[in-house]
Amino acid sequence: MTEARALQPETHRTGTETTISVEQIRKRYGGHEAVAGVSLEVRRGEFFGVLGPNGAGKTTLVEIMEGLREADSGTVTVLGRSPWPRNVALLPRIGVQTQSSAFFVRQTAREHLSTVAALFGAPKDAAGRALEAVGLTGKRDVMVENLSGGQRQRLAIASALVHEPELIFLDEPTAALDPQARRDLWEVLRGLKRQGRTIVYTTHHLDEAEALCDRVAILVDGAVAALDSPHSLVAAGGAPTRLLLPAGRLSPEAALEIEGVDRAEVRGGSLVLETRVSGQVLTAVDRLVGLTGVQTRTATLEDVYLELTGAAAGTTAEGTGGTRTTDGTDDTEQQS
Ligand SMILES: Nc1ncnc2c1ncn2[C@@H]1O[C@H](COP(=O)(O)OP(=O)(O)OP(=O)(O)O)[C@@H](O)[C@H]1O
Repeated sequence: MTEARALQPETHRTGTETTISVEQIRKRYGGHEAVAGVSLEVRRGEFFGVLGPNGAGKTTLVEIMEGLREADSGTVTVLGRSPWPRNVALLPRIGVQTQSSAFFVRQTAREHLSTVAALFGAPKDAAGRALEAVGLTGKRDVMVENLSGGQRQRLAIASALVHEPELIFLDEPTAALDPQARRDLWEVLRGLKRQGRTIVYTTHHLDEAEALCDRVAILVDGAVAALDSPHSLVAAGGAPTRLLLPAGRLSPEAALEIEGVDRAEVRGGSLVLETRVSGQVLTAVDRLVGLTGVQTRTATLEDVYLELTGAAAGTTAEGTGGTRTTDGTDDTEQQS
């Protein structure tokens, strides 16, 4: 992968300088308030995630930042300027990938990117660099309409990067990608951050947001329900640690007798214990039945998210969390 041109050295780290400022933004569609008084700041060089359930107002909010929609009230400043009405001075400085990115028809991937690059006055080699950045070099001569959904999504991202903007908006950039392509794209996105670019992105992949974002805003019903680093949100969330024992080793009733076990139930072949004092409970489990095959799952951003969005009630969360077996092996995916 070629390294795209980095921005000025002082922009390499996340700074305190504000790239986007949103103050008391509201947007109503008919009787429905899609964005209900959102205020936030995105700092220069920051990787900022906008999370929330379907219909929470993420796209509306991000499109207001991009200058694609007008807010009913409130103020937005992007790179020191108002993005609305459409601000041409901002266009070369921002890159936008939307969920319905348009392509030039009857062009190859490379021709499409060259056209976009030309529109922005980008250098001649920009299209090739952007193709390589998203792993599409091998598809450069394929007509856009013959690319797979995931390849088209990567082309849309390349289109947002081709003029090397300092601020990049990505709306669910990994939604249609297979797991390997998703991981490959994480590296592309991390590379953009290393170059000093500011990234605002929406996703429904909580593991991804936790792995990539410096800070996330969780929107619920058009309002910010939480805003902080994933680490701080998880630490403050107080979600329990889950211990998974092979089913049959210990009954739920016996498990509930252990001091510190808040909940015990059999799910999917395991006895799942919830606790806020995992060390103490592990010691007790070890004494009772041993620790062979016991796994611990620590709280994740997904736990925090589910709690905030109200979906946690009555759901099983054994699919979430980093998993660590007690014999020291770790099957948690490396997230940073
Ligand atoms: N142009 C529009 N006209 C009317 N209602 C709209 C329009 N755009 C969005 N909405 C409504 O506003 C609300 C917020 O939509 P928005 O697309 O911003 O949510 P989102 O969080 O991005 O959702 P998703 O995760 O499904 O993409 C939804 O109820 C949606 O139906």
